[in-house]
Amino acid sequence: MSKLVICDHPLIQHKLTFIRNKDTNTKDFRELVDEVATLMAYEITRDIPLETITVQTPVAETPSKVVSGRMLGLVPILRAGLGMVEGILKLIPAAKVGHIGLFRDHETLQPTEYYINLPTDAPNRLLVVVDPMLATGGSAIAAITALKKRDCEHIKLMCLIAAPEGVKAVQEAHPDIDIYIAALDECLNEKGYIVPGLGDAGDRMFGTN
Ligand SMILES: O=P(O)(O)OC[C@H]1O[C@H](OP(=O)(O)OP(=O)(O)O)[C@H](O)[C@@H]1O
Ligand SMILES: O=c1cc[nH]c(=O)[nH]1
Ligand SMILES: [Mg+2]
Repeated sequence: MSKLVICDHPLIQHKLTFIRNKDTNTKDFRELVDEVATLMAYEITRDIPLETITVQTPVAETPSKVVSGRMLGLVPILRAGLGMVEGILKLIPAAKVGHIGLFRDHETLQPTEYYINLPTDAPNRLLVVVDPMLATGGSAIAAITALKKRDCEHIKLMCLIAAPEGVKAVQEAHPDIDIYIAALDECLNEKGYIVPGLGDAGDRMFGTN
């Protein structure tokens, strides 16, 4: 079974409080999501491999570690996932970025795919699917399925807020995928929104409604 990692560093919890607040404006919402994505990037990269090289300091030659192995790819789920990309790229500037466009039908809550564009070497990369919200799990499951269909095997999922229903659904559909979240909320309401959540992430990020 995959890991569920809750990234509850005090700074992340603090920023999440302002992200949740309905009175936080679009500009601040965007900046806070960007900052939390940077902080979470620290956690999603905790287990990436290192190799030892030799470095000459001004004082002595010494063995020292550098990142090695599989390169990273970020795959935001449009639209709201876009808001997490820059924050991660600040720490991992060499990552490539693919995009998956999905929208959730307001009645059925089923995701519809409308766009996909991945780096040609995506199957060789560790892909991190990013989306602020994991509600029913339908969108994340569809995104991961779309990646697996294109021969991508090394995938993690990173979300800000998850409902228990969404975590369970992803774990059942894709038991090989580790999930990283900043908060595990209470439940979904009758409209499929996360409670207490933050409302509609895409609308809050881009000022639409
Ligand atoms: O887990 P689920 O039940 O699938 O819900 C989560 C999805 O809903 C939101 O996107 P939305 O469909 O609102 O699209 P948008 O980002 O374009 O607003 C969110 O950003 C996720 O992609
Ligand atoms: O609470 C929710 C659930 C799905 N999508 C959102 O943007 N918010
Ligand atoms: Mg939306």
